[in-house]
Amino acid sequence: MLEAVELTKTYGRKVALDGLNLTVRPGDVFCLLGANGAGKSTTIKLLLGLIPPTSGEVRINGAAPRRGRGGANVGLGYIPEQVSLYPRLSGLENLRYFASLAGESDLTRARLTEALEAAGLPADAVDRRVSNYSKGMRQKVVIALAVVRQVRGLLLDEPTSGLDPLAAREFGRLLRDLSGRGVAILMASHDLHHIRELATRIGVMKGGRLMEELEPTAADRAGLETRLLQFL
Ligand SMILES: Nc1ncnc2c1ncn2[C@@H]1O[C@H](COP(=O)(O)OP(=O)(O)OP(=O)(O)O)[C@@H](O)[C@H]1O
Repeated sequence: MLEAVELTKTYGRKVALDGLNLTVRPGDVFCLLGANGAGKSTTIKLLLGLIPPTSGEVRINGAAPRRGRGGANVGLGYIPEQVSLYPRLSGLENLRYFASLAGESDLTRARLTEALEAAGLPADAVDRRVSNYSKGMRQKVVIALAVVRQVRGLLLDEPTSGLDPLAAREFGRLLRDLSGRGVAILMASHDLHHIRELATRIGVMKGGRLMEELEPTAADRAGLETRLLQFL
């Protein structure tokens, strides 16, 4: 479970995030939406521990987060808008490298290949250099990393921007799969269609504040895009 408690971040006089209270439970796909500058990326970076809060706190499973070797909070995965991998290494070699950085010790080919295939990477791409991968394929390597690390929480920033509709749908399927296994997912997105399909909860942000929280029922979903547009 991921929690933000009165989480606030200021840069000089600019309030990027203003007293955010938020809980993402195991199995939730919590989608954050809001105009540019609303505070979505700031929320994600604070939860990950990539930037320190000005006040308030982050809790993971009810306790203060533990920091990993790279400084980020332990047990969480991150998928940024642009996934950076080593272009000359294959998908499998990238996965092995990042998994070892994360402290994983079982890095056998069998285990890594299984994770890449679970993430939907075609078997014939596993040993190809990632410089030839599409954005969707690069994301699958990072999803495979989350699978190998058995993360309890996954944070995503605009993951479907630049994905074609089929790749976006497949990406949605992978996220649903992870949430079905009890991963707590928080995703910032402008993609209303994707949000409608995936979100178990929706937060609407404006000016650093969480203005609205919705828990859409199946019946709500048809009119959801129109409703969300009203908030924006
Ligand atoms: N390092 C920084 N220094 C100064 N201001 C910042 C910094 N990072 C973010 N901000 C400001 O904080 C506010 C929230 O930014 P944030 O990136 O969280 O918005 P966002 O909702 O993710 O927007 P987008 O949809 O464009 O990604 C913005 O006004 C932004 O300019």
